[in-house]
Amino acid sequence: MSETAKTGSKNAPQRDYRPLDRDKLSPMMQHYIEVKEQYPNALVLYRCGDFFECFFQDAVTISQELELVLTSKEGGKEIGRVCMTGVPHHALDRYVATLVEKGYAIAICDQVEEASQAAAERRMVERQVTRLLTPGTLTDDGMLAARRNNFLASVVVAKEHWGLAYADISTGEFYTTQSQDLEALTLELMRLQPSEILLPTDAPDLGGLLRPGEARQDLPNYLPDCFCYSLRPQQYFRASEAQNRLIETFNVKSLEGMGCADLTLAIRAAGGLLEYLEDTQKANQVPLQPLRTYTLTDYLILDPQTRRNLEILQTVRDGTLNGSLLWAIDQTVTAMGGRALRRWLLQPLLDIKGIRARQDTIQELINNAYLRNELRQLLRQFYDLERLSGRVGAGTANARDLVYLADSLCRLSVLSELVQKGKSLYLKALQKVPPELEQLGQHILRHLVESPPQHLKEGGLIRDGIHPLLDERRQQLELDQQWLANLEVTERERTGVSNLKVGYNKTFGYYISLPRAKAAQAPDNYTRKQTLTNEERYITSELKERETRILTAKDDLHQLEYEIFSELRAEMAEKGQEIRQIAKAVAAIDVLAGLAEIAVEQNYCCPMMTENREITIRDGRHPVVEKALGLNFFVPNSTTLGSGTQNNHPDLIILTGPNASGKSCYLRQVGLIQLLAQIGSFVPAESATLAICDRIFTRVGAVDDLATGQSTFMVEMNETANILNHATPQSLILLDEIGRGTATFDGLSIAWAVAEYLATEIQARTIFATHYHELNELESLLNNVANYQVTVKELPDRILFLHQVRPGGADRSYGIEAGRLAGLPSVVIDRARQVMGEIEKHSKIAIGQPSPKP
Ligand SMILES: Nc1ncnc2c1ncn2[C@@H]1O[C@H](COP(=O)(O)OP(=O)(O)OP(=O)(O)O)[C@@H](O)[C@H]1O
Repeated sequence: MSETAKTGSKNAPQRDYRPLDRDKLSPMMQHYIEVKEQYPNALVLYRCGDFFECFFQDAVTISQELELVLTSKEGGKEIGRVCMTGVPHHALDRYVATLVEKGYAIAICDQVEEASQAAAERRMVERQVTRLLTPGTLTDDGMLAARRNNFLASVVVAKEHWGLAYADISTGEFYTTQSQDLEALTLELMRLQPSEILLPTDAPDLGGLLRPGEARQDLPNYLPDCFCYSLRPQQYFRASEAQNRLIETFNVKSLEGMGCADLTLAIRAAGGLLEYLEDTQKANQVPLQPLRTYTLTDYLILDPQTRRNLEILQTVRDGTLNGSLLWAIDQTVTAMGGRALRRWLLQPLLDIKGIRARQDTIQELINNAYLRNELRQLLRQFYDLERLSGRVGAGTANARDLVYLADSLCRLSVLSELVQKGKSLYLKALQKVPPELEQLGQHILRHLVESPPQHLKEGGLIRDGIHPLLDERRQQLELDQQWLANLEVTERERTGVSNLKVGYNKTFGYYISLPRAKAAQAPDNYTRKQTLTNEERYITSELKERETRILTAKDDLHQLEYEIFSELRAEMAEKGQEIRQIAKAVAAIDVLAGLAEIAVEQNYCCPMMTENREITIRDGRHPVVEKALGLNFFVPNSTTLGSGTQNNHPDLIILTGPNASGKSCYLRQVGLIQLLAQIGSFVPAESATLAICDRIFTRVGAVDDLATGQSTFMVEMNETANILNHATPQSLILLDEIGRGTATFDGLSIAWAVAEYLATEIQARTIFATHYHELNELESLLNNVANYQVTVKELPDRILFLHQVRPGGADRSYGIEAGRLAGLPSVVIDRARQVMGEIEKHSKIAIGQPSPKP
């Protein structure tokens, strides 16, 4: 790269729209264009010396996206300079990671031979595309977040039916499902947050990548445009082709065993995904685990706004982990455990047996503090088995990866020994680890040095005493090097020149140097090679012979070491399936030991799970607020919901209380306790009996959805409609204000009708927080409604928040009081009180039961 390219030139072209005569381009530019034609939808980064460069429009795009200097390079004698930008080769991963995160595909066109070789033969150095990186197909550690999955998804839709497959190629997980409601597809995609979604299409720009936010007309509205889509030809998603590809890949006779034999759309999606991997991964095989079929009804459904409102993975305020549920309960000590906890939180269970199995393990780990502590201590020493074995299988693991993986495999027997007396399911799963995994680990550690270099072809990987041929060659090399090292001493003695030196330079290798004044003392077998001002340099035939031997021996040695390493890697790759299976069990025990730890630390209880509708929480707490406030500062509150026969055990709670008294906090606390219980965790409460919920719905203070141009009120109404249309008696609904974004009477009327509908028609378990005290009247009209309030104490100069939820409705609002405390002028406050008195005098609302339908 020229100096200007690195530092930038003031005259660099900003845009270049000249039609180019291809034949007039320099040979390198012609090759670049050829590569670009093969990957029209990727940005091509082309290796030139120590830089990866790109030209023409790609250069403009990259310079803008990475804020790099756009400069120029000679495109050919008659062409002149063309746009160029570049990044240093050692920093490639960092730049590529940023581009991929922005939704670009990148083709890396690297040099595949030594530049010196090409130079010697006076030809252009050979280059090839060695990697095609897209957002969903990353495996390099530096480009992935350790504690979250990187999913590639594939979607096939036929009318209302759809098939979805997704894989994390860094860990090998591969799943598929089929269902029929397109809204459910949107929800599933929102849960997975895939980095890239493959979409079969007839659109003309096949192979194109739609970057997040690129609103496209041909993207149906059930596919959220916050994701990155790869447009793929329909043919790869044909049923027969997809089925064959799956059968071949997993070497099975039928798809029966994978549970998807009859799910054509699921198969088509999965087959299309496999084809994409073949296309993008080139020589690197992606070792996926056998495809697993799941059904959406296996899990509690959380829609995106509920995930957001309950702040499960990130806070609403600033989108950070800090302050989320995950932040409050994550005590995992491995990256695998971290990813698993995240998945569990997004896929709470419906199956009581599954939940109890997790609870039993947590209970056992709570009872046995020694086991818990030892286990967590040991788990800390485990590397990321899933991702390491993924790289081993793909053939991209280096020697260090192999050492880490082997090191972890060797710890498996200690782990299994430790959990030998365990009685619960998840501990039992680790009692029998395949002995051959540990043997393999030891075999690898016996061969590889303790901390091998990153480069694989520069030697230094394999220990001595392992491979006779390697040892023999090393010894020979050492002898030659020793001879060389002694040469200075022997030649000084032989010539009598005490300042004779042996040196090395790139042009003619090893030489013997004498001061010019002593040149006459050079023996006969010295051949003069170079004359400098003060010295003469010589070679001897023996020196040259040894030198050639040393150099070839080094090359041979490096090659042999690489071959031994590749064999070890292949041996490890063969055990990929077993490693990943054990990795899963390790990840699960890490999550459960972490949940046991938090249960002890924060004094959680084991909820009793039932199949009826009862939700009884005694002295429940909000897991995040309690952690932020510190133990004992949080005021616990109880909840009873779900038996519609008496008022003290209602289906619907109307919750009133002044601003900032703790209504939202209480609402979320109930949602989070239910969610934690359904991932199998203990919960922050004195005791709890919780019936399984099929869905948790939340509606919490709306924000204007400026992106879609919807007003606060419309967002609120859409969300409410969604709840009323999908909730069942098995659902838990948490409503924080409805109808505030419109005129008071409109709002009140809608809130009333919604509450009534939920209590009478759906009979879902609901907590409805509101400032409309009029809703308290519902309690006397419907026997499954109860009023609760968050209490405050009025002091002369302020309101004291007690944060206690007690039966009964708040008899008055404290809005005007809040205004006074906020410093509204006293004239305004006095007038407000007057107005309120008048309104209360004139509007006695008596709504009563709904009138019968005409
Ligand atoms: N049970 C509790 N124990 C201790 N502190 C609490 C409790 N509940 C709420 N708080 C504190 O009170 C603050 C206000 O609570 P919250 O936001 O739930 O009030 P709110 O009644 O929903 O207010 P608004 O009606 O204005 O939305 C919380 O940030 C929290 O710090």
